[in-house]
Amino acid sequence: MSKKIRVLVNGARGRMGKEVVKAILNDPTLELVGAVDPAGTEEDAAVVAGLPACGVLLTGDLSDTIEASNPEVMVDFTIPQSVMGNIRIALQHKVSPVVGTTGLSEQDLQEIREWTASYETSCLIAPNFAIGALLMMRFAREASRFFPHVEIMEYHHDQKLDAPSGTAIKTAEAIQEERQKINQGHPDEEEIIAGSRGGEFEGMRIHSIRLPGLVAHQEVLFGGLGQTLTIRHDSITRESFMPGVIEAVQRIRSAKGLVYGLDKLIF
Ligand SMILES: NC(=O)c1ccc[n+]([C@@H]2O[C@H](COP(=O)([O-])OP(=O)(O)OC[C@H]3O[C@@H](n4cnc5c(N)ncnc54)[C@H](O)[C@@H]3O)[C@@H](O)[C@H]2O)c1
Ligand SMILES: O=C(O)C1=N[C@H](C(=O)O)CCC1
Repeated sequence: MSKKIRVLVNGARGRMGKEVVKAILNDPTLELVGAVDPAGTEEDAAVVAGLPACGVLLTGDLSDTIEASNPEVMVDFTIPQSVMGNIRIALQHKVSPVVGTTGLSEQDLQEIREWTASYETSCLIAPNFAIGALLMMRFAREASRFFPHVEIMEYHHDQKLDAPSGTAIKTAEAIQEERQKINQGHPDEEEIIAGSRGGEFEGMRIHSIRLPGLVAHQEVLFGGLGQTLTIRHDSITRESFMPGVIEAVQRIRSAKGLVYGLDKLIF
């Protein structure tokens, strides 16, 4: 059997981090070598994730942990405020980041692109790792050629820090590449309550719903003459993201520069 890929999980105490720790420990091609989360250290990462101990203790400092554990890939599910610093530290150490953390701007992506070139190390930024969500984005892009009137509704749990979701932004970008640009709704429409028509992206509207009980869901609604078309994806549990995360960890070292979107690695 070929050598296992050495992986560090950043944000290992979080909802996604714990799922990633489990997925790595259950995959015969990967080895968990580090687990970082400043929210609490010293405990075994597998125990925190609900499995028997694996011998990797949670630590609080990313740089020190990379130097001590020598990973090839860092999986990052942390917070928008820390993710740029984490990516830079990983790239400086020639560790490839596989990043699920959302809230990055176009300017951030440009900066990461430059870092990947300077440090000659690849990096994946993937706003959604669920294969069904990638297909939803692809189908939405295709539909927008025929239905240019479109609105995006994204639904997430109420602990989410960023709005709109990274997936909604990526969907809007994909649609914008394909559809003819139009301004939607009545030209004289007025918002009686500010924000009622949602966020605006290239003439499209994005609506963000936050409720307990939700995980991650999105509908792309198209309207045409006498008809509507709805494309919907639901992540019902966070396990839905794991096959995509594992594929990404296995493939990122063979990629070049910044890869934005898991579809670019696997389709
Ligand atoms: N791309 C996807 O498919 C996908 C799927 C789910 C969530 N997300 C994104 O992943 C991120 C995490 O989501 P979550 O639900 O797990 O959040 P969470 O709040 O449960 O977990 C975040 C964890 O990061 C830790 N953290 C904070 N600062 C850190 C730092 N500087 N270094 C290391 N760890 C740090 C926190 O202590 C916490 O344990 C969010 O941005 C979310 O939007 C993306
Ligand atoms: O739980 C979250 O937060 C998620 N965020 C992603 C986004 O912003 O698109 C998608 C998956 C879940």
